[in-house]
Amino acid sequence: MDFFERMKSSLKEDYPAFLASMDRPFARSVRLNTRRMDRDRFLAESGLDLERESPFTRDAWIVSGSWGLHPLHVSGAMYLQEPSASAPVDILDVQTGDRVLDLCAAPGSKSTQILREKPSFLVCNELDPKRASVLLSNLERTGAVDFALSRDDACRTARRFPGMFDKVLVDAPCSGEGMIKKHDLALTEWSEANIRICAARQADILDAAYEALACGGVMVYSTCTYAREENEDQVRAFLQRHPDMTQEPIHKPYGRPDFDQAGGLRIFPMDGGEGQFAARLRKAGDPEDRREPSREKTVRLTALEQAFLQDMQVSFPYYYREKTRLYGMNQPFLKGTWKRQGVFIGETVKTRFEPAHAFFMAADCARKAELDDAQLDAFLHGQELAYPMEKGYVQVTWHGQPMGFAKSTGKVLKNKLPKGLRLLAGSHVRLPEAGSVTDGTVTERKENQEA
Ligand SMILES: C[S@@+](CC[C@H](N)C(=O)[O-])C[C@H]1O[C@@H](n2cnc3c(N)ncnc32)[C@H](O)[C@@H]1O
Repeated sequence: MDFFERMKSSLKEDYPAFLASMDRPFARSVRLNTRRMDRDRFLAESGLDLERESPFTRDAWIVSGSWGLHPLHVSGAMYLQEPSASAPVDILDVQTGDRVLDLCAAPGSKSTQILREKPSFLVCNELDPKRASVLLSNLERTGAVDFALSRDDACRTARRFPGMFDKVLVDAPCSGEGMIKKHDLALTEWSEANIRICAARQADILDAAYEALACGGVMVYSTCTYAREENEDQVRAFLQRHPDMTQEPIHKPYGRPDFDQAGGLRIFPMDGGEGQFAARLRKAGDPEDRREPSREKTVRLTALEQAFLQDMQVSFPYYYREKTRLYGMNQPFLKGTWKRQGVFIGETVKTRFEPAHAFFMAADCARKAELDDAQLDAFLHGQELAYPMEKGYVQVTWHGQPMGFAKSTGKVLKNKLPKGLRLLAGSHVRLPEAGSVTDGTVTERKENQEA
């Protein structure tokens, strides 16, 4: 059977509506990072044409057009996301203080959504090196502090932490049928053989995720594909392999719960998203039996590091040093090898301490340079700014939102925005009062990828 025949047999009377949805543009939403900005202020100041509230998670709105160069996106106060892609984290229902594992995490739409819910700690993982770098960039942009990022196979990462996580998200690599529009490349690459390959890989990842889940913990398995082999059939086979796991009903004001009486929730394009499947699974046992990972002892700061942090009036309860690089977190650092753990504060180079962009995106520094719209545009293009103020490193802000950092000479701000994050000549941030949406102008920024 081809893709359309399979959809027809699965959707029956809903098939014409599905077919009609394939001619419509992709649905989009913006999700507010409520750790950066509160809802009332966002609604008053964003200047965005928000069509309506998203049904799939709190503090998110359906939008049209591309919003990647809005300053609130650049500052990490909001995140662009396919609307129904926010449902799996909503269903995971992360509570303040939970320890969470996100096993297939790039580019980070769900990791950043998880961090919004104030878990005690997030371990996220991604196999693909380029995608892991995009994920890190998105985490830094949104000011993530208490996280560890591993660039590895999901199975290996999960098996490093047996029985340690309250919540596990497996947003699995899948055949991606939800991304198919009628005439695009994804359709030409579609095959039943690929569905079978994806299903086998997902089963391996699920079995490893099971090991990382604490007793009494909850796992959400999600895909953005329609194939039953990767969704309901996958969950059924998993439950047979793991009799101490039960599937929990999903009661949400969106999607199709208990699709085909199989327990999981489906969201089709006719339901307001591009396509999601999610199943909520709980492990039997007492949460008190959650196991603890091995942690590093905090390191003592050098005089140079201490002087910098005092100057910024920022401190972290825990520090970790890797050669000359200093990191900070609110939690003791996990042992092991990571692509990144905690906030990269900066690096000692000979007799100087050179601070990092990530630090200024995560911390609330004592010395700030607040920019107006024109100054922000110049800053994001890597320009120096005439700006008389006290000498030293400064956090650069716009409407109070962190945008990066600079070094003040007393008269001029020397631009310290990393080159990879600068805008190309000819592209500009879309300031709210400018009216309509951007056209998705090409920039050098690497982290602007939706999921
Ligand atoms: C559906 S995407 C994840 C989207 C992400 N959760 C988000 O919301 O932004 C699946 C991801 O799994 C990654 N992946 C594929 N095989 C993997 C493996 N064996 N281990 C870990 N990640 C893998 C892919 O590179 C891809 O980035």
